[in-house]
Amino acid sequence: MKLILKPEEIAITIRRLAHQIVENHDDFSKIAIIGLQPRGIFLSNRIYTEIQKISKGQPIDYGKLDITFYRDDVRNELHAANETDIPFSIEGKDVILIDDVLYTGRTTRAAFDALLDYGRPKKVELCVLIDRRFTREFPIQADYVGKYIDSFETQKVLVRWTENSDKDHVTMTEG
Ligand SMILES: O=P(O)(O)OC[C@H]1O[C@H](OP(=O)(O)OP(=O)(O)O)[C@H](O)[C@@H]1O
Ligand SMILES: O=c1cc[nH]c(=O)[nH]1
Repeated sequence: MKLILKPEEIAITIRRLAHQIVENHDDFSKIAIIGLQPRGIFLSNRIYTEIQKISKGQPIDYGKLDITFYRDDVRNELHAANETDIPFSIEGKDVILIDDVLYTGRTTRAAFDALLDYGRPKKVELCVLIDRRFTREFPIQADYVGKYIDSFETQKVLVRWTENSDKDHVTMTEG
């Protein structure tokens, strides 16, 4: 098992991602942060908290999106659904989707479908902690990336958080 990011690095990376998002979006009333269920939520909670610190109390729309029924393999496999919680309009907003890992791009593709049920955003961006390069199966790229990783298909990136593990860390395993 190889350590990719340790707790201090994850904390610094999350602060950087939050600042990069704010750099591109200075009007907080026009953005919506949306974490992808289930694993993107740990990251989106933290990025949202960091952006709140920068916005100094200005309200920012923050929601959670479940893509289960929009997956392209939903008919072939059983999947447990999670909650979608978007208690605001995304119409005309700049939506920033947040997930922990970008691999084939299929989850992000499903997220576009799921999101559009809630309205027509002005723009959709993607923020991920880990971008596994050269593994894409759809033409999808992230706008904000914590760390790029070159990997083989046989390897797996594991992102763990204090909420579901003993500490925040990212590792890569063989097979
Ligand atoms: O770009 P993709 O290939 O869609 O992979 C990225 C997704 O994989 C992980 O979820 P999960 O382990 O639930 O994904 P999977 O069951 O779709 O492999 C991760 O939390 C991302 O949401
Ligand atoms: O390596 C991977 C690929 C997809 N999703 C993950 O969480 N890790």
